[in-house]
This record gives sequence, structure tokens and C-alpha cells, in this order.
Amino acid sequence: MDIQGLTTQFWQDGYIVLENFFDEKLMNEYNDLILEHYGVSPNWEHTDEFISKSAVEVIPWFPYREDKPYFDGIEKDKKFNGITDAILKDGWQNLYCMMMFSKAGSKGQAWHQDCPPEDEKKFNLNRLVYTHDITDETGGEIVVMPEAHKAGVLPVGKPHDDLEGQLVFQPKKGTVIFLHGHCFHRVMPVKKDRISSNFRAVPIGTPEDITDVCVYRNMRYRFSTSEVIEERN
Ligand SMILES: O=C(O)CCC(=O)C(=O)O
Ligand SMILES: [Fe+2]
Repeated sequence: MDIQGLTTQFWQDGYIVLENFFDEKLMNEYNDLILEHYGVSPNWEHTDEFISKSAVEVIPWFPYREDKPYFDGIEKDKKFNGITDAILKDGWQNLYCMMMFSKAGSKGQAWHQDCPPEDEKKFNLNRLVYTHDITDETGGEIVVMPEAHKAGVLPVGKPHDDLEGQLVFQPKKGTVIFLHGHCFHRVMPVKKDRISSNFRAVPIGTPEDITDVCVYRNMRYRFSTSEVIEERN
């Protein structure tokens, strides 16, 4: 693997997509573990106000916060962390591992930046891992705006409207996407139950609550207090 080339591509485009990164057996095992968890507690964790206003329908799960370190086969993978070393070359640390579940028939996720983009040095690195295929039948494609990690703040507008230049991806089982947290992205409407997983990392020195405030086209939202902190229009 040309790690240097991938790193250059990441910093140019704001993301890289790596297919067949993790093997099928591991992905099947993890997909089952995640499904098992959601089978037990399939409740929305966000407030109704957040869901209706943000057009985001996803149930997060942070297994390592519950002493369930089930996903070390990803989190401690040498190649996975080697690419992270190259992208965040001045050092990094794990932020958290977040599993995401969206029910069939739900909206997906509106355009957002995972954290405010005003300080270009403060960002999260998404390391998205897909444990099942995203297809025309499942919906839930991830849409990315190339180079938007250098574009400042996400423009005001309708939460799910297409943006000129956007790229739509259908990750397959075992695909990894490294995505800069300032890069605009969204998830299209979900037709079949959808799982994705994110092993977030941050450059050394980044505040731990960096992703507490998320930027949407119609607001900034603070998760810790379930609060709209800025209306955007
Ligand atoms: O589930 C996905 O494909 C993307 C999720 C996302 O926006 C994120 O983890 O920041
Ligand atoms: Fe995101």
C-alpha cells in the first residue's frame, strides 16, 4: 500500500476510500455483535426536537465506554493505525469508537461537519468501517463534498439538498473511509437497517469534547446539553 500517496490524497480531498481493507470473517463477526447490542436496546437516544430539526436519525453506541472492548481487531489493527500515523503525522490519540444504527425507512444524516471548522487545527479524523454492504437496496449511501475540509463553514441551506460537486459512495463490507471532520458529509435515506462504525481519532492536543458541537446547514447543535446553540438561516 502506498501510504504516502494515500496521505497526500487525504489532505488534498479531505477523505480516502479503501475497499477490502478488513476481511469478511471479522466484519461478519462484528456486524453480529453490533446487531446483538441494538436488538437489546433499539431506542432513540436523541431528543425529538433534534431528530426533527437536524434530519438525523441515528442511534449511537459507545462500546468502550461500557467496558465492552469488542472491536480491537479494528482499533488495534497495524495497517489501520499506520495510515492514521501518516495522516496525523505529529501524533494522535483515539477519541472514541462509536457504532451507529439507523432503522429502515429513516432519514439518514443531514449534511454536517462533525465539529466547528473555525480552527483548522482542531478537528476529528473519522475512520469509518463498514461491516455490511451499502447498496441500491439498502440505501444509506455516504455523500462527501471533496476538498470541503478547506472550505470553512458548511453553507446554510436545506439539510439534505444536493450540493454541486458532491460524490456518493456505496461502501462494501470491509471498506474503510478516512474522512476529515471538517469535510461536509451526509448519509442518504435508509431503506434497510443500516450499521456503520467510526473509530475516531484526533491530533494530539485536541480537546476531548471536539465533536460535542456539530454544524448542520440550519443550526449548530450541542449534544451534551441537547441544545440548538445557533440557528442558521
Ligand atoms: O455512517 C456513515 O457512513 C457516516 C457517519 C458520520 O457522519 C460520522 O460518523 O461522522
Ligand atoms: Fe459525521
